[in-house]
This record gives sequence, structure tokens and C-alpha cells, in this order.
Amino acid sequence: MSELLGVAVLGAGHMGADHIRRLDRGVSGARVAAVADPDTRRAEAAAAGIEGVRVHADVEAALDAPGVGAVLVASPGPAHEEALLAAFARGLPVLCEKPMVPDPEGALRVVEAEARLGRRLAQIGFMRRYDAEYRRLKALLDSGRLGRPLMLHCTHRNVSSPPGFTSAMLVDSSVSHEIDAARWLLGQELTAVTVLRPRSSAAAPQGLIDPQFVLFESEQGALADVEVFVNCGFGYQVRCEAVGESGSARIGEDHGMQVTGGGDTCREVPQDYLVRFADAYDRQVQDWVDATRRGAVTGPSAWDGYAAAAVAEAGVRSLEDGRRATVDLAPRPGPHIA
Ligand SMILES: NC(=O)C1=CN([C@@H]2O[C@H](COP(=O)(O)OP(=O)(O)OC[C@H]3O[C@@H](n4cnc5c(N)ncnc54)[C@H](O)[C@@H]3O)[C@@H](O)[C@H]2O)C=CC1
Ligand SMILES: O=C1[C@@H](O)[C@H](O)[C@@H](O)[C@H](O)[C@H]1O
Repeated sequence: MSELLGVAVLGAGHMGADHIRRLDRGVSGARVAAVADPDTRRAEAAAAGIEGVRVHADVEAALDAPGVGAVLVASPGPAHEEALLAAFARGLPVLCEKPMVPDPEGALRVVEAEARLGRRLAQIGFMRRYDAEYRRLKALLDSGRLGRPLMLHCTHRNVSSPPGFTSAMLVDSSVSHEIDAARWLLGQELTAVTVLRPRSSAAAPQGLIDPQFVLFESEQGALADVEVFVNCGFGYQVRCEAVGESGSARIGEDHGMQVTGGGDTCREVPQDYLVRFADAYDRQVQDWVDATRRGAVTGPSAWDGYAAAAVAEAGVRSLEDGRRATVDLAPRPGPHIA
């Protein structure tokens, strides 16, 4: 396998630029063949110095650029459905950032389009599945050492939210990671959601309901709670404690260097996801490149993307009135390819 996988990257913002750098210098076996962003200056800045890359304002032009064999979608969530369907139409494997498609109807259209092809093409960017600590927790739960899982206690804090971030996005963008992690760790679907609103922080932009407290119920009766606080101001903190019938395990405490001096010991706190999950993004993209080059598709599937959207939609309903909302999950299209 000597030929590099030519990747078209759609969206050259925070994540897109980071993935472009990763594909160019962080992983092996791939090269950036094209970049599309309506803001072509952003695309050009992200692609600067990379040999042979073409920059486009238009997604279709990037997908049709010479040498493109796969697609990495890093545009905003509402643009993902069109991008995924355009990639499917060309038979191109895709790594699509979360949320796969924020609304469940659109997400289901993607699942159905892939099912019609009869083979997987999409991997969804739920990178926590590639994080070393999450993987250890998953292995521990699967080993049965903690007994049957009863509860997950999760924390998800960002220093500040980007412009335009809405109250619904705390659930369907930020908490989409916990939705996927809970489904994956428990090996169960989530069936109901309740979202409570503590008083909003004075640091939250006007009108943003931040923090929120989210409670998920699973099909076998486990509960997962999530504190999501996207303008906490003090650091990027992602924690998860699993409590089983015979033990508990906690991850997410020890990130950042411990510094001792002047009679004090303190620990640095990462300020964003690009630092906290750097290794997970690298592993996710390397796995995707490796699988694509051998003609396989692995990792979180379009069904996982759809299920996360369906759970988040129930959460957004509950956010309106604080009442428990049940998850409407469509039957999985068969044959099961996802
Ligand atoms: N896995 C993770 O931890 C993270 C994932 N994300 C996800 O990555 C995606 C992008 O987020 P950010 O980079 O933070 O946003 P951003 O706003 O920094 O960048 C988005 C870029 O996409 C461009 N764009 C808009 N419409 C487009 C279209 N139709 N086709 C191509 N490009 C288009 C914009 O001009 C902008 O340059 C989102 O889905 C977001 O949820 C974001 C942060 C972390
Ligand atoms: O995916 C991400 C962002 O889109 C989201 O806005 C943040 O809250 C998350 O921490 C980050 O991982």
C-alpha cells in the first residue's frame, strides 16, 4: 500500500484546520488533496504550505478534485447531511465530525442512504471512543469487574462557548459526546431524557441556558447524569465515573502537568478539547486512514450518529419545559450494515 489516501476536507475552521494539519503531518498514509470552505481565505490559510492541495469555495468541486479518495467533513452540523449524501453519491468513504446531522430526520436520511448502498461508508467523529482513558473504562466495564453498570456521572465543561452557540447546542452538540459515550460504555440505547436548568451563570452570553443538568435513562434501567457548562471560564474538564454493582471507576481527573514550586503544588488545566483529546483525534484519524486504505470502514457508524441525534432531540424537547421526554428511535434499517 504505497499510494497515499487523498482526502478532501470540507470546512477549514477550528476542527477542519486541526484535521488538515493532522492529515498533513500527524498521521501516516494520507495527504490533503482538496479543501472546501465558502470562506476561501480560511481554506487557503489552513492549506498553506501543503503541496498539491486545491482550495475550493464549493463542496462538490472539492469532492471531484483529482486524487480525492475520501472525505473528512468538518463544516458546521447543519451542512453535514448534504456533504454526506454528496460523498455517498460518489462512493467516497467519509469521516464526519459530530453531530453527524443535528436533526434526527436528516440523520435517518443518511442512515437510509447508506443502507441503500448496501455497505458502510461513514465513520462519525465521536473521538472519545479513541481516548486511552475511555477505552480503559470500556474494557473494565466489559470485563464485568464492576458488576452490572448502574450509573454514569459525567461532567463536560468548556471555558467559553463560540459565537452563535444556542441553548439547544449544549445538548445536541456538546452533550452529543456523552450520549455516544453512554451508549457505547453501557452497550444500551438511551430511552428517555430530562434536562433541568440550574440558574444560568452570569458569564453565559445573554439568553443562553448554561449550565444544564441532563439525565438519561437506558433501556436496561441505568441512569447517566451530565453537568454541561460551556462558559465555566476555568478550564476544559471532561470526567466520567461509572458505578456498577460491585465497584466504581473514574476517568478524566489527571490532565495537565503537576507543577511544584514556592511551597505549592498545582496542576495545569487544559483549556480546550484540542489539547485534552489531541491523542484521541490522532488515533481516530489514523484508524480511519488505515481502514480506508484497506477498503474497510470501522468506528462509530451512521446509526450511532442517528441514535445520538434522536436522543439529543428528546433532550431539546425536555429543555423547553423540564419534563421527561422519551426518545423516538426509528427501527434500524436492515440488513444491518451499521
Ligand atoms: N470532535 C470534537 O471534539 C469537535 C467537533 N467539532 C465539530 O466540528 C465541526 C466544525 O466545528 P468548528 O470547526 O468548531 O466550526 P468553525 O465555525 O470553526 O468552522 C466551520 C467552518 O466551516 C465552514 N463552512 C460553513 N459552511 C460550509 C459548507 N457547507 N461546506 C464547507 N465548509 C463550510 C465555515 O466557513 C468555517 O470555516 C462541527 O460539526 C462541530 O460540532 C467542533 C469542535 C470539537
Ligand atoms: O465537540 C465539541 C464542540 O463542538 C462543543 O461545542 C464542545 O462543548 C465540546 O467540548 C467539543 O468536544
